[in-house]
Amino acid sequence: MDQNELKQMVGNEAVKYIKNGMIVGLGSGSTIRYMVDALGKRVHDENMDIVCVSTSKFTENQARNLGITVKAIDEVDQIDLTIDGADEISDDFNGIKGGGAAHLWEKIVAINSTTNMWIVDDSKMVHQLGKFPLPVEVIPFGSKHLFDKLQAKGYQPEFRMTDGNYVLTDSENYIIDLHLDKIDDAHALADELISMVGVVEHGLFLDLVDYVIVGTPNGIEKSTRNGFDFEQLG
Ligand SMILES: O=C(CO)[C@H](O)[C@H](O)COP(=O)(O)O
Repeated sequence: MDQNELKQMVGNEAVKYIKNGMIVGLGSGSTIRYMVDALGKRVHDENMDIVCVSTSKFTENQARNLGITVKAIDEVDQIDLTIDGADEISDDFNGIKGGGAAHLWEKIVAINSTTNMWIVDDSKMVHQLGKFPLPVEVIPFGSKHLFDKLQAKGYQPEFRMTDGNYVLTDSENYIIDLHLDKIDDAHALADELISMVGVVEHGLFLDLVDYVIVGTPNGIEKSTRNGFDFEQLG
């Protein structure tokens, strides 16, 4: 099975946990594209009554085109279950997100969700975070100075560019990727980054995810943090 087949497999599995009446947070990225496709099919075939909140304009457009009801996050009182992808997940259920430049909205949706589920192929599972460059969303104003400060700390920053232009997030900010190789103390780094003026949000998602579904060539593996139980969801 190739990586896309693994992504599709976990996308199909995750939608089984969505029930009628739920308010569902939709993540972003290629794995989530498969999940939203599968959800659109369920909504159509089963005439499901659900409301979704999206973590990016891309996912919102995809969902609406499939006939899924999408509301703005501030139009709902709470989010029952958010399903998102990840770039790395460590043994202690912490993660790096933002490979698709959506981590600011993803984190806002995640912290307002009763339950968070991540779905990934097995290449994302790591013992220690940091091989994947850590995305930091920054305000464009003064971002060169912020970049210099990150460089002085030895974090090997790189502005995310495409075709010679700065990548803009859905909030019209820039992304600086930090090439750290390994992160020894993720909580300390998260505190340090968020305290820097001009940083809007970083891609460290710590103590946030409850349920993880991993696609492997041998099938699906499920794990939970802090004794959560998939049975409670299904
Ligand atoms: O955090 C994200 C977007 O900001 C994605 O969830 C993450 O990059 C994983 O993407 P993919 O499913 O394409 O591998």
